Amino acid sequence: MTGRPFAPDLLAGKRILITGGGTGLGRAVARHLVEHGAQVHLWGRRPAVLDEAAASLPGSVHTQVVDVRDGERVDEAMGELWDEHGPLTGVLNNAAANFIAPTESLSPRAFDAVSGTVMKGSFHTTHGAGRRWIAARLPGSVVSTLTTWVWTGSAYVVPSAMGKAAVHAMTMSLAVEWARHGIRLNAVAPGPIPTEYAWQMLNPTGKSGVGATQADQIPMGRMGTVEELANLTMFLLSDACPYLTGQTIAMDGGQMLAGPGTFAGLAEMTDQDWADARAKSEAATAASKAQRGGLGGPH
Ligand SMILES: CCC/C=C/C(=O)SCCNC(=O)CCNC(=O)[C@H](O)C(C)(C)COP(=O)([O-])OP(=O)([O-])OC[C@H]1O[C@@H](n2cnc3c(N)ncnc32)[C@H](O)[C@@H]1OP(=O)([O-])[O-]
Ligand SMILES: NC(=O)C1=CN([C@@H]2O[C@H](COP(=O)(O)OP(=O)(O)OC[C@H]3O[C@@H](n4cnc5c(N)ncnc54)[C@H](OP(=O)(O)O)[C@@H]3O)[C@@H](O)[C@H]2O)C=CC1
Repeated sequence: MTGRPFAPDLLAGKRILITGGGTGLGRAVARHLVEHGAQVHLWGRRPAVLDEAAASLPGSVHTQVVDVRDGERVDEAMGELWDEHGPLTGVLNNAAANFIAPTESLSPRAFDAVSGTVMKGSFHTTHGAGRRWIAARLPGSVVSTLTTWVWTGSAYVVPSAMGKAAVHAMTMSLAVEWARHGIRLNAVAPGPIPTEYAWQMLNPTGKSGVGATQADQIPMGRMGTVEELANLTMFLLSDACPYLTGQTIAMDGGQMLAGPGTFAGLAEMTDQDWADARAKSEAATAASKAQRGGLGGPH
């Protein structure tokens, strides 16, 4: 459906780090980056998962075991990467933790596990690459994978919504601060794209299937696809539009805008339902006109 809109050399010469690149969306996007000419580096906490992901990808893919919450380890790993392979051209802040829970049940460690991975992890990684780009007078591009909760918030995933909102703020702030260094920051906010771990965390039981992980309330009537996310991410990491910075782009089939406070649910109405509705409202208008004594109507 989406096809392959970009030339196979779109990302030739690019060296891109994907945090959390061993599974799910990160791993799937990594394949597209490699297939479009990029050198890809994957970070995550599980060596076997990273090795398996790297082996499954075409081309040479480098992996490092890094907990992105650990700022010192992030900087050390970034230094190793640059010394052994050369400067990055882009970073994809994709690593995240999340689970559904009543907020009052969360311990301090539970809050840190989720918000720290998203907020601190994205900061440490962006900072590690950014300060090296500035020192070397090199341009760079940072893309963070967020959620539409940065605009709406979300019940039952509060540490995630808070962490993602912080990275949204980082994206806008550093886009301005680092523009003079040729460093761009953008973000994507996908709607649901089912992945194994995320669905275990966010839709683990028969009773947990609500809006955020369902297609039925999405105006386009379906989940997103990895190809769509990869195409948007590649566009942002490429040189296609260097003037674009500081933006978080929702890619959700209209899900966020079809909230229960809107008339989005009227998509269910049939032609007959619409005819009935029109007849009712026209009758109400006719009654109103009869009381106006000739006033009103178009001028
Ligand atoms: C629409 C889709 C949008 C998708 C968005 C996404 O981001 S999807 C991305 C989805 N991908 C991922 O999430 C991938 C990464 N996820 C992970 O690594 C784990 O799932 C993690 C998030 C639990 C962190 O693991 P870790 O090894 O770093 O830490 P740990 O095991 O030591 O736990 C820390 C604390 O959390 C507590 N706690 C745990 N579970 C629950 C719960 N259900 N309820 C309440 N609390 C819970 C646990 O008890 C402990 O607190 P305590 O008792 O010590 O005070
Ligand atoms: N799937 C979806 O529908 C949506 C996903 N997103 C976002 O997309 C991104 C990918 O999600 P998805 O692929 O579904 O989920 P996954 O759970 O598959 O991916 C999360 C990745 O992050 C890694 N990770 C977690 N904690 C750390 C850490 N402390 N340090 C380094 N790596 C870490 C995990 O590997 P390991 O545990 O080995 O470290 C894993 O590879 C996330 O940012 C998520 O919020 C946004 C909207 C919708």
